[in-house]
Amino acid sequence: MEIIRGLENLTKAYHNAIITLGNFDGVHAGHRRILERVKAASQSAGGTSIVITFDPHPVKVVNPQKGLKILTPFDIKAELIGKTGMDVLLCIDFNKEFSSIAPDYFIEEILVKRLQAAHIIVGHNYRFGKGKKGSTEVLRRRAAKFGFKFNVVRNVTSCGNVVSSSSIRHLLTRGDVVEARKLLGRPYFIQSQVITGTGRGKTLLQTPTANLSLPDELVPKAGVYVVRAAVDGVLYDAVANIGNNPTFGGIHTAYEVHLFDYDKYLVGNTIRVYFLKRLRDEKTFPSAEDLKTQIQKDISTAKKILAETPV
Ligand SMILES: Cc1cc2nc3c(=O)[nH]c(=O)nc-3n(C[C@H](O)[C@H](O)[C@H](O)COP(=O)(O)O)c2cc1C
Ligand SMILES: Nc1ncnc2c1ncn2[C@@H]1O[C@H](COP(=O)(O)OP(=O)(O)O)[C@@H](O)[C@H]1O
Repeated sequence: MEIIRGLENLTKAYHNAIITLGNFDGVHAGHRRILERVKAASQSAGGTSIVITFDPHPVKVVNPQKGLKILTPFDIKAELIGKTGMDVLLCIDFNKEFSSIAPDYFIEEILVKRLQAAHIIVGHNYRFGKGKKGSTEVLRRRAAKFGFKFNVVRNVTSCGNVVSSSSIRHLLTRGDVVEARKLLGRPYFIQSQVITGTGRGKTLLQTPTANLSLPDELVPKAGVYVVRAAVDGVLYDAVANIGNNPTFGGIHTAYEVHLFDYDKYLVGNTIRVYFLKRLRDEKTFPSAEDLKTQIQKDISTAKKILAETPV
């Protein structure tokens, strides 16, 4: 997949451009249905499949006080979109100036003139442009005027609810990683660098933990989780704890992972942590010994769950 960052780097039009556009945060099951339609259309028309997305997430620019945490920072979003077989990913730098562009101007200047759109496919209820005035109705009318094909893909639902990035954010905030996995069509993961911790894990608890630096993406609700962790492309069964280690009077949130059957130095490595099931809240134990016993129980519960959980 060719990745173009910034409209100024879009220097050519593509043959028979089949385009979709959106934030695609999480690249969830609903997004993937749209991407599959774009791919199918480009294959049958011998065209180029193009995804247009925005970075940073528009809400962060237009409504920064909301403190939105996203599911997929750009590099991860690009990786997941790439896996769906798209030809081109165009990422538009989203800023105040871009946010004030009227939908009609965007359609005519970018989609029609610069990209020479042959076919545009978006999801149900898609809205874009200044004041979110751009809609599927607007696109349909402009399709007739400018002569491009236009299709709307119906929503993917899960148990009757529309799959959306915000519903997944809600589930993760509640710690419901099992339901989030259904909506995403993949386990939710975070990724960041291993930093040094207090050194207590290995010595006092006999459970070394790789401490992660604060990830850019949304971190599920604090607690103990069954996870898998990828290091250098190898996947390990593991447990994670998100919390401030109250047993030791901690005040800062730590993001820690203990990998099973692993004993190498991890500081400086990038780890990707896939959340599979939440086991419990973090608790204050009367002693380190009590916490150590509980962690051993967590590990044996996790092993049973992992044995039944597909990769
Ligand atoms: C599976 C697991 C469960 C944990 N549960 C708790 C807990 O309930 N309460 C708590 O205070 N700390 C808990 N911890 C965190 C430990 O306090 C922490 O790993 C320890 O302080 C080591 O920190 P370090 O990596 O900075 O050395 C847990 C850690 C793991 C791996
Ligand atoms: N199985 C493992 N899971 C996680 N980290 C491990 C493991 N084996 C070794 N390590 C290493 O041990 C370190 C964790 O030990 P710990 O005493 O908890 O120290 P720290 O507080 O510095 O993270 C990690 O940073 C990592 O480099």
